[in-house]
Amino acid sequence: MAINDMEFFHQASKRIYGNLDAKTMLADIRKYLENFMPAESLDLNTYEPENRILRNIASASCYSETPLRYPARLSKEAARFVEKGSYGPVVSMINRSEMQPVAKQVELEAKQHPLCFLLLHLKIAGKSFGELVISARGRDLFRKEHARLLELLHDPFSIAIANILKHQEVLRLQKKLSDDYRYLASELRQISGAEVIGEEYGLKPIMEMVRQVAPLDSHVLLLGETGVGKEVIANAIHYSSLRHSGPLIKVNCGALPENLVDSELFGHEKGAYTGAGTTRRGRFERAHGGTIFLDEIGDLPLSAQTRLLRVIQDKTIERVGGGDPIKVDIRIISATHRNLQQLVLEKSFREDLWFRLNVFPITIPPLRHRKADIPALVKHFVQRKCREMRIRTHPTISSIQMKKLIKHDWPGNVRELENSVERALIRALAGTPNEGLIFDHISMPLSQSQPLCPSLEQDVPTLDEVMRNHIENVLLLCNNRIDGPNGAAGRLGVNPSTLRHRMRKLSITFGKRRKATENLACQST
Ligand SMILES: Nc1ncnc2c1ncn2[C@@H]1O[C@H](COP(=O)(O)OP(=O)(O)OP(=O)(O)O)[C@@H](O)[C@H]1O
Repeated sequence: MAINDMEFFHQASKRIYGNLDAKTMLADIRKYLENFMPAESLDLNTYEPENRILRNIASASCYSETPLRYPARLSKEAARFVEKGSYGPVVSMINRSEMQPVAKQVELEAKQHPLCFLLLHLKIAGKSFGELVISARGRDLFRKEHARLLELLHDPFSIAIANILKHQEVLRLQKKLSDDYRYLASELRQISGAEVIGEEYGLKPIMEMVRQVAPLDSHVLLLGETGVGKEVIANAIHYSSLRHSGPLIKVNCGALPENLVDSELFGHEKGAYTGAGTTRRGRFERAHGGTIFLDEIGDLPLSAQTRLLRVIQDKTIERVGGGDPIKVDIRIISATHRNLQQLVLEKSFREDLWFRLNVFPITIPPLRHRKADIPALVKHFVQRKCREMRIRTHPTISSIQMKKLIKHDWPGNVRELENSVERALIRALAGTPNEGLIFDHISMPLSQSQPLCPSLEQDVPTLDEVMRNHIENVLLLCNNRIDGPNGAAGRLGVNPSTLRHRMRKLSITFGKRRKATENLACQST
């Protein structure tokens, strides 16, 4: 075909740049090149010098498949040839494969005799990264004119193929990331407790509501005392909803420092404030396509409540320091152990936000009202803790011990039960083998922990002893938390620093030291 160089370059470039998929691009350009040279097959290869591997990235052929078979590894002689750059500067013509060690090895592997090759060495900024191989069956098929035409296409081929390789790498990383995401999400699901114990008994009506609301996009408000399992129910709603393969982002509104609430929830742009060195997505943006679980919603500051209301109304967020609204598709599940209506009356919670969140309220009953669940929960926690603590033989629980658990009032609900099982297991580890779990240490309900009117015959505890005991019981109830809305200081109606000061005076340990002392105490009793 007679054609001028300009037209040839233009038509070929259109085909080379026209596709991000290497195979389709090679097929397209091969058909065009066939008009000018014997381009029976096109192969795109990269070379890895560290292990002498010539790797085929894509091929296109006029036969059902390319006749070339690439060696897993180049022979030392062939590798030396490639590394020394003996292929020539831009295009190499090999009409007699026996003259060139790489071609000889490829031809041998292909079991095709004879073959001719035209090689285009791909380079960007002087750095070579691979080659395009045009091959045909026969001898002495390629001429100088073919090499000249192919040389014209060096830059389009190098640029397009470098982009294709980068694109393939991005796709590979994307696949790996979504693979990792799926794996981590399922791990997280197991850790955060996908299993809801009590579905058949105490939580039956709750699970019925979960089944009703899960497939819809309605916002859900979970109510109930601390430790009843609000997060477990939030998990159940998300994982049985249509959004189950999307993210489930959890936020403890009570634990967010007030000056960072907006940035944590809505993200920030680079330079939005001192210390905002990079752009960061907030939790709402991360929850796009999934669910956001706003725990302790009653503790959200009023300014953040206003922004949250806007997210619900407009379904968009604005990063701190950024002007453009970003669309988000999220379902909100919020939870609180506090009386939100009371907070509305006290003006510390926005009434309009309460209406928005309270679309489908679910109140989870405390454990003392669903004692039938206790045996199954205990069994579940024994299995979970044994797995975590790598205890092979699961200890037994006598019916006396189980009755004791059922009789207990469980002010700290399921979390308190879980902690009691853990303590009993730690004690069992230190005790006589096969003794079974003993629950002597479950905290008494606060009302029973100290007799209010001691009789004359009784030893009267000192004021310090009563105080010490009371503080310890409240700490137990609050999971050793001092600060915050669920903390012991709040429950006792004192300032956290006052409580710490008092604890120091009464020699009550706190923080990590307290946990360690408790474990030791459990083991030695
Ligand atoms: N029905 C249940 N089945 C299995 N585990 C449960 C159940 N309910 C609660 N738990 C476990 O008890 C612990 C406390 O539950 P969770 O954190 O869901 O309570 P919560 O009501 O969200 O507490 P808080 O009010 O402090 O946020 C968790 O370890 C959870 O896995």
